Amino acid sequence: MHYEYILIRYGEIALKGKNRKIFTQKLQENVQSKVKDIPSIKVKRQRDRMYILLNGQDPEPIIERCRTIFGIHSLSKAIKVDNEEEQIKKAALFALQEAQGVKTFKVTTKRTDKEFPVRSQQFNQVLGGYLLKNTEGYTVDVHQPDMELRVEIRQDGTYITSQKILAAGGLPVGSSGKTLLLLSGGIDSPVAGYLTMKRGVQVEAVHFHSPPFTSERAKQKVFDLARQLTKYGHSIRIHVVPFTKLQQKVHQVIPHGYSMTVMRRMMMRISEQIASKEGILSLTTGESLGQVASQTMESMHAINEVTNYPVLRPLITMDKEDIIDVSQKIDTYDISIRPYEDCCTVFVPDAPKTMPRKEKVNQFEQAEDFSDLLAETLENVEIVTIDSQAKEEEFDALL
Ligand SMILES: Nc1ncnc2c1ncn2[C@@H]1O[C@H](COP(=O)(O)OP(=O)(O)OP(=O)(O)O)[C@@H](O)[C@H]1O
Repeated sequence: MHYEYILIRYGEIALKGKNRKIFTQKLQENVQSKVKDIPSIKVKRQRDRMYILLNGQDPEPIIERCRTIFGIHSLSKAIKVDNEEEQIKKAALFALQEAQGVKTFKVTTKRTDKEFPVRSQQFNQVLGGYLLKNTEGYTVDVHQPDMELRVEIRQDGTYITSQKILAAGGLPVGSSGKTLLLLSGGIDSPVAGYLTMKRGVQVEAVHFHSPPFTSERAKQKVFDLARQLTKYGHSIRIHVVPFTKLQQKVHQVIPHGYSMTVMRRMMMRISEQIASKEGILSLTTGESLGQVASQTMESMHAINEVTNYPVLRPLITMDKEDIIDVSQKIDTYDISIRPYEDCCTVFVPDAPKTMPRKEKVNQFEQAEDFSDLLAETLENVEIVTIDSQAKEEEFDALL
């Protein structure tokens, strides 16, 4: 006997009422794309759950991959048999003995096929008794069992499932539209991307770099961060913006206390243009209140002035330690702390204004003409696609 299915349970999607179909369709696409290199397996969607038909494939590595798909609450290996007592007993015995580290168990039967002659509660006892009689070293624990053996007797057959393996939760990526993530090489913006994806938003990224002040390795770091994020969704397109000329001009003509604010406003203007061209309806940053100079209320007010797009700031109220915890959990932390310079750190003034006045920023900007440089910068944006299936060497080849 062997497991033929992986059962996928929906998380929050189950609550989404009339829109449920949109969410489950998206989830099915995302699961299919995650396993597309294993053509023999099939992904089947039902109203309240999804199955992966294994067709002889080992379930463990597939479960491991699917755990990072948003919209999945939990996964279990499953065996399907006819609604027939002997077959169910044999399958349950296999499931119990196959599970690792299990000493105590509990049987939970759910009978939706009312033609099956034994009631759920009664069947728990029948099956529990059978398992105890045919094994050694196991006991039943109805309160805190090592394993809850679920038996679902449905019209289309009986499913016996192994332990529940918790997955990423959230909503399927792509079910809540798209955002343009301002992705630096720091700790915060990848976490912002991850949290936005968790709410079902598909992410494209924009990265500003300033060669030769920032190196190819700094750019590689951003590609590596994006690749890490693809684990939770689709491939990610990165719009790489050559920012050197604009930054140099800002540095030359804007009083230093204000150059950081103006630089951020330039980033917003460029990001908005890219989003508009790509049909993306929002921007996302890794800002959180009170961390550094550009992240005060006054600063955000001044920076936000140049865009009408919603700017999502998923980290806005988070403490730095909590942000670091998430970045460690999603394996972006070690990449983020690689010591390569970012365009903002290269040109950062000694004492940026923590409370920039909007009127002053406008006055300084209006005294100069940035339009040609902005247009030139936009013309030279390069798009790099970080594919979720790509191998390490393929990334190196991108550089
Ligand atoms: N070079 C860059 N390219 C793209 N976005 C950037 C860049 N630098 C900064 N940003 C965006 O501006 C936000 C604020 O940047 P800042 O350097 O003030 O903060 P941070 O807390 O160090 O953020 P991070 O850790 O994400 O770099 C970043 O989270 C990111 O969204």
